[in-house]
Amino acid sequence: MAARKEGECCEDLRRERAKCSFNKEELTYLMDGGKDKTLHRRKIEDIFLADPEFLDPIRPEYMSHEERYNNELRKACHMIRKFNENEDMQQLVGEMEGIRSLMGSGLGVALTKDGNPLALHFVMFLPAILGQGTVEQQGYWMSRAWTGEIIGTYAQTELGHGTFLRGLETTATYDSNTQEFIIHSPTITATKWWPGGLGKTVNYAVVMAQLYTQGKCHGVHPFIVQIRDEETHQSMPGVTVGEIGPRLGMNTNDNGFLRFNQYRIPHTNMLMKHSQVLKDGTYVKPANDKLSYGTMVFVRVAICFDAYRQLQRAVTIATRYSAVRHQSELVPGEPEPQILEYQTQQYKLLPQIATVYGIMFAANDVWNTYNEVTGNISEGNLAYLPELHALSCGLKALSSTDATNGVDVCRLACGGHGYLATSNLPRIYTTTTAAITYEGENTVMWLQVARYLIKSYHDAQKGHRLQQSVSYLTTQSASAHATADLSNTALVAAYKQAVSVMVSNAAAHLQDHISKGAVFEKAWNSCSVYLVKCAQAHARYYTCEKFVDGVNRAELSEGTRTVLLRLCRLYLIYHITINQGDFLRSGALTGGDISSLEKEMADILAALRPDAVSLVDSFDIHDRVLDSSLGSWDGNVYQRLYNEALKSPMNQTDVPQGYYKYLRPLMKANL
Ligand SMILES: CCCCCCCCCCCCCCCCCCCCCC(=O)SCCNC(=O)CCNC(=O)[C@H](O)C(C)(C)COP(=O)(O)OP(=O)(O)OC[C@H]1O[C@@H](n2cnc3c(N)ncnc32)[C@H](O)[C@@H]1OP(=O)(O)O
Ligand SMILES: Cc1cc2nc3c(=O)[nH]c(=O)nc-3n(C[C@H](O)[C@H](O)[C@H](O)COP(=O)(O)OP(=O)(O)OC[C@H]3O[C@@H](n4cnc5c(N)ncnc54)[C@H](O)[C@@H]3O)c2cc1C
Repeated sequence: MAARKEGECCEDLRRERAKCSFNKEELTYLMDGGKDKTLHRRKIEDIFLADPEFLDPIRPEYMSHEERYNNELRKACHMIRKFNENEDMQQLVGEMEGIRSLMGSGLGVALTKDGNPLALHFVMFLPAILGQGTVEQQGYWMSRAWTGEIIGTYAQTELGHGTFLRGLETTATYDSNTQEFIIHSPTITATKWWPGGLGKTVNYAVVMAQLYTQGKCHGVHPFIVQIRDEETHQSMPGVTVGEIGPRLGMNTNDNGFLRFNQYRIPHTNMLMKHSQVLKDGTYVKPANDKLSYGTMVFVRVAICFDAYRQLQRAVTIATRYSAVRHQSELVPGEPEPQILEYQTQQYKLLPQIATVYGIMFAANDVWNTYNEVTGNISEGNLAYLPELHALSCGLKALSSTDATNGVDVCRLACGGHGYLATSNLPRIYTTTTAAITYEGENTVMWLQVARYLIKSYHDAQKGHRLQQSVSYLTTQSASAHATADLSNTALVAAYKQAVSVMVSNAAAHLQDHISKGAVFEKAWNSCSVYLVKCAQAHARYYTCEKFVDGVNRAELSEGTRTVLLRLCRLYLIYHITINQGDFLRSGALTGGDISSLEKEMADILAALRPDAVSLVDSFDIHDRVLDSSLGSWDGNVYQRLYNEALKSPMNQTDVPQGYYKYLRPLMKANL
């Protein structure tokens, strides 16, 4: 692939690449999950990127809201057709997981830039049918949805409630006479609001509604609801649907609103894998009433993968640019250095590269846990569901926050040019930050993790055995760190000790409030800032542990392992130094330890500096996927910036219309 070939680049990047101390391909294979997968990915990228149908006539930023939507919809539909029509492609991509990674954050973002109108169909509608439908329902709906005969979304959030699902107001009332559910939006705040693709694209939705049968409410349940006519695409009688208007980013996702007026759907349209309404209206309870939240758990895990891939793109752009950009003087009289020579610039970028790996190893682990736990659930074992919920909430919150902050650091690291749309950093940012809000706002996610930590802590106090990810809460050790051991194992132990002490402090604070007469929920709210910190420290510990395990287990040559170990070490130390209060207060580390680690971090930055460009090269991101004037393989930054500016529609004429209409009358007013 042209964009990946050695040699075709500017002198700065050529010299950077010549310094590489490790085997880049090995890291690429590690990230893809094996050499075969890398080769498959590249082949698919070649096929898709060679197709002119995926080119934009002009930059989407110059299009109107509706033109942008139509442009992305055209490409999204072509993507699906190409996939369905091409048997080789299907073999290459594999089944469901394949199309998701194909259309997801890598190649998918290159093809549909500011939100894919069909994304929710693949990310949530199909998974909801699979996770919530009976075998018969899966058979019927999947066969129609998989080919794109019907297109759906996941309609849960309402104008009045996103976080608090028990507060949703849309009702689904069973009428045993006609064997139908009546879907209704009783108030303005019951209006479904936000679902991706809902505005103009989809004709079906999984609607989450309060189930009423035999006069009783049984809480939120999923229903397949037809929104638009399959022939005319007009909204169904009793359904009001539209688009919610421009957003910070992801503007071609056509997020929508939806209202129902006593709209009837057949009995068979309730997704009944976990709970059922019998034809006579009898309600059959699920094994656990949170099983209807299962689709969200799946997407929270998927978001972790998306988060690190977005960060990969941003840090590739910023690192290559930092090797090409020369500014100021390091030593008076000497030529202006590459900005990557500044230690502060290395401190901005190298931790982001490390973060990509930290999230990746942790996300792989949570994905394995997800598959194991959902396998257990289908065999009736729900014991590990709470742990999976806590892990997926914690890692979703950590990965989306780290990636968002990291992308912004990368933008800032590019100075003024990072603010340009053609750097692609603004779009990467607006896409990444959305994940802080969707699929469970992060503060709310942290509080779910904290709830699990406090519960586990109390279980430990009672002598119960804890699940693996929190087993460290059984070993209370507030004693000062005695040895000078600062190995990776010792640092992970220090993380555990810091969280352990924080959780026990939080439990004591809670108890204190309760002893003074507060009810538990009020006490919880009074401690919630600290509880969020506990949850964040726990998710960080978990990520550090998975990073260390991941590097130890990876099959790598010595040079490659050395560079990955440096990144791992940087990650461990970086987060200790920025949260040093937690380590000092818990006695997990001493001031002397932290001073040693700070010195070591400076050495690691210097040691990683020569490999910086090669490290981002090993992410193996095609130029079209990067879509950046600053980050291309060849480093031809200035010419690209200039060429892109020339493409502005405003530069197609010398004197703009606005001059004659507004400026000239002002400027000539006194003549
Ligand atoms: C062309 C093809 C293209 C294809 C592209 C393909 C790409 C593919 C690539 C992939 C890229 C991806 C991204 C890109 C796409 C963007 C998509 C954007 C999607 C955005 C979608 C959304 O945005 S969709 C709405 C999400 N909206 C929430 O996310 C609400 C949060 N709000 C709650 O989730 C609940 O409201 C909340 C707080 C838990 C409290 O729920 P609650 O009040 O009922 O419960 P309580 O707090 O009382 O808790 C009572 C007990 O339940 C326990 N528990 C609670 N939940 C549990 C659970 N799930 N499992 C087990 N246990 C659970 C808890 O731990 C307690 O346990 P205990 O009692 O033992 O302590
Ligand atoms: C780009 C995008 C795409 C989306 N796609 C979909 C979709 O496809 N389908 C869908 O159904 N929804 C979708 N959503 C909606 C999304 O899931 C919700 O916006 C999200 O769950 C947050 O809910 P909310 O907007 O009601 O925020 P709120 O809950 O009102 O949050 C506002 C503030 O209150 C705080 N807060 C709320 N509750 C608590 C609490 N218990 N404790 C402490 N603080 C609290 C939050 O931390 C936050 O700071 C999307 C949203 C976005 C931005």
